[in-house]
Amino acid sequence: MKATLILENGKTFQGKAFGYLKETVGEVVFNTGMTGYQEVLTDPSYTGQIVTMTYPLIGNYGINLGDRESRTPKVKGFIVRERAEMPNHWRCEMDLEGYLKENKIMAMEGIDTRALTKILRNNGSMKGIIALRDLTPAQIQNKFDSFSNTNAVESVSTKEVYELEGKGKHVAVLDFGIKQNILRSLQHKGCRLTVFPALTPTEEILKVNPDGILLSNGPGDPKDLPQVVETIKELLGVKPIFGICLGHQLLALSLGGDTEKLKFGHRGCNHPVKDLLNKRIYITSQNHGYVMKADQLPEDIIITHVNVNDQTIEGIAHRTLPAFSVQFHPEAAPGPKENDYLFDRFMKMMKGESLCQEITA
Ligand SMILES: NC(=O)CC[C@H](N)C(=O)O
Repeated sequence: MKATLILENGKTFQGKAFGYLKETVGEVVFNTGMTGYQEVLTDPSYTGQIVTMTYPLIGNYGINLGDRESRTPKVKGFIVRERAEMPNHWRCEMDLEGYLKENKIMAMEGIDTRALTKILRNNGSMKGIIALRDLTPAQIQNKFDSFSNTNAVESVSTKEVYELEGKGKHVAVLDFGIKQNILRSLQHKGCRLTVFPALTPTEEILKVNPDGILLSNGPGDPKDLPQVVETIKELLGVKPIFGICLGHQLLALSLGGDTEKLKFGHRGCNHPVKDLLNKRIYITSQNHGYVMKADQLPEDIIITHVNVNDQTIEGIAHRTLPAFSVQFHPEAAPGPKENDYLFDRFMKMMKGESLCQEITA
């Protein structure tokens, strides 16, 4: 069946529909990973977004449910140059098309994804519709106008508090749409976890007397969560805090910093970042459209990481309080595992060691 991608700037692409055949609207963004499409599809931070992969052949190792980052795919739509019809991998349980169909995700193949990515790079991320029939200009405008992603975090955060076993430090996790591998990474360090819904008040979190707080990744604009910013302000200095991606942006706002939207974001598992504390470059996994503003840096904040491609802020730490965060994904999934050392930093912080020595060294 024919499908048309209609972009907000009026450009259209004709291709073939696959997956679940139902018109969809979302923010169109591109991901530069050559692999990792299962993790991308199920990362809750993509809620509300239609993702196009820049790598041209997608689906060649199929789907294995063990690699999901949440129970179901969260993307609003998926666009590929070429879909592999005969996947082959020893862990493969089903093909991409079957998986998308089962989970009601509309997808499209056969378009020039390089041309699409160039449009997004030059004009910035924009809304798009994957349509299965002709739409009038008024219908198109109406669909764009009625699309909103402001309640994304609430839709993907856990509804109930739950615990995960561990013999070591007890971490209170604020779930804004957490990727499973953040939980697994903390459990590998021996942590016991209590996972809270995004809007849990401070007293409830402190009631379990955690050794530290993890602020998770999640979808949307950090400024849509002023309540959470207030909660983090109350937790600052009371417990060690580690923020990842949306968690980093929320920590930045709590510390008096500001955030802004990037033109086309950073998405992929091949983004170079420099750690300014140990002077090393790491290849990181990223998925974000917003970033902390460099020109309004609060005095007591130090920049710990920068993006090597565009020099944007990728990590911060408080000079005296036990709180730090990174804009990228140290848990990878998908991507290189070399950033696991940041979980070790958090472990050290929970043992009472200060990052300050590393900062002033
Ligand atoms: N992965 C994330 O946590 C994304 C954070 C935020 N939604 C952004 O796009 O910048």
